[in-house]
Amino acid sequence: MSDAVIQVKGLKNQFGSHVVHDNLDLTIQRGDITGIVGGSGSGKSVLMRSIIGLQRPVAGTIEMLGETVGPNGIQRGSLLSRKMGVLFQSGALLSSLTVLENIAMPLLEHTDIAKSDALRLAKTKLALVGLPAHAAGLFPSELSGGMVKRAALARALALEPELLFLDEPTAGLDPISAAAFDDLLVTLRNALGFTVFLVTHDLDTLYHSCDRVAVIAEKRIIIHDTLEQVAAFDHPWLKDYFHGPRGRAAASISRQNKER
Ligand SMILES: Nc1ncnc2c1ncn2[C@@H]1O[C@H](COP(=O)(O)OP(=O)(O)OP(=O)(O)O)[C@@H](O)[C@H]1O
Repeated sequence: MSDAVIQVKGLKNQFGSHVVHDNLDLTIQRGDITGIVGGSGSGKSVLMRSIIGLQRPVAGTIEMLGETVGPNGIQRGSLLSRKMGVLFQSGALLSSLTVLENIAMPLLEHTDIAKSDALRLAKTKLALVGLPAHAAGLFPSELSGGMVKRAALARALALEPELLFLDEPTAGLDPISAAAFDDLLVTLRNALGFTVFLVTHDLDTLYHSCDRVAVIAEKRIIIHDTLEQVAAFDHPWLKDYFHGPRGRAAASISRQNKER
């Protein structure tokens, strides 16, 4: 049965005379990991920012978990804001706080919980994302790139969201850390059942983690389907993307993993 958790209709975004999205439609189903792909500057991040209420569209409607995202975005502390977790590309951890304090921050901001309880809960999230206990007391500058992403993921999961938004989570990671992050995401989604909106350039992530892929080109979503259907879709950008050397390598690795 269809259970749409995000519905974008007729979206238009424009900066000055530069139209980024025009009449863009997208529906995301509950529980799916949906990869959002498209050329550089095609508007993947602007789409994510529109849905989470950080970018006011020129036209169109956005519904998340049955609620309309209005022109003033999503208010901090609102029920809707508590139902979504966001991992920005940089990780965006506060450098003056320890890892544990960073993870506890959403709990302290959005709930009345005591600090000691928030820190205790934060410790469970730290373990959930596979960070060692000693990472709790480290500052972001003391972490590797992979650890920053895991800490940011733990913070995004602090309020046990229904919807998780990730902007290029594997960018800047070495292939082994990136594969480990992809694994972690699928494991957590399977265990916790959240829905994932994942902006990515990473073909390995698409093959490994995504149930469906939505492609932005010509200012709209040109196809939103399974990876197989998207890879076979007749569009010049998709042909280059999936059938260039990197695309062929990712497809081959995926086939080998499935045969094992
Ligand atoms: N605040 C802004 N002001 C003006 N232009 C903007 C703003 N934010 C984004 N843009 C423009 O909108 C377009 C889409 O940007 P966006 O960051 O969404 O692209 P993207 O698909 O995520 O690209 P990349 O893959 O390179 O990260 C770009 O041309 C960008 O310059």
